[in-house]
Amino acid sequence: MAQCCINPSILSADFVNLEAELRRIGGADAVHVDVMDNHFVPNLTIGLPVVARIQKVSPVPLDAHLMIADPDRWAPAYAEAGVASVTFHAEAAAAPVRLARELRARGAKAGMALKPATAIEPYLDLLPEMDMLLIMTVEPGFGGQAFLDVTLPKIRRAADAVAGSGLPVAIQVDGGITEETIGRAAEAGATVFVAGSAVYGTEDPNEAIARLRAAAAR
Ligand SMILES: O=C(CO)[C@@H](O)[C@H](O)COP(=O)(O)O
Ligand SMILES: [Fe+2]
Repeated sequence: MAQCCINPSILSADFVNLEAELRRIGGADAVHVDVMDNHFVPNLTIGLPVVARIQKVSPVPLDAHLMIADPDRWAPAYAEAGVASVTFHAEAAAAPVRLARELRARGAKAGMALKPATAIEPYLDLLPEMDMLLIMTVEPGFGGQAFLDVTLPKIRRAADAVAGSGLPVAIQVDGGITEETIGRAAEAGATVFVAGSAVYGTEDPNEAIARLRAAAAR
């Protein structure tokens, strides 16, 4: 399987020292930034002004995961701020194709996320419009939850559809990714792995990234 990316989530980092926390993950492919609005999910994190500042100081590209209502209105501004990859939720978007096109037109990669109970099939025709599918492997809203094995068949179906299409669409998984679970997600076809507590919950985040990379390749 093609190996790609380990994207640590700063949801598990020290929010008072974000710049220093970013320097601790130089071995990452991108930094995953969880934006929560307390409407789409029952939690509140950071919004555009903070993400735009992180974008200016981060040594690695930003991978924004927008767990927000009305992404059609808010997501394009993240692309304008220079975020490399902007992911909105299919459940929240009124016009996912138009939104993906707006993100791409602003120079960002367009990602679409699905909660665990959202089927992939209604969205497969949209693959040419997307750069990434994010299959949530926990219910969105909080870090530190256990990986849901019931999402594995959906990862597999998404990966099969991408392979069949011949399109360069990444399959990201997010939630409960650890050294123990990452192999199952990789085997199912995931190519981009978000890990919050498994990276920032350790003494040496760069070493944790290297261990996750090795476990995904096993
Ligand atoms: O989007 C989310 C949670 O909604 C994630 O990005 C979490 O931040 C991942 O944290 P861990 O499950 O890896 O601790
Ligand atoms: Fe996330």
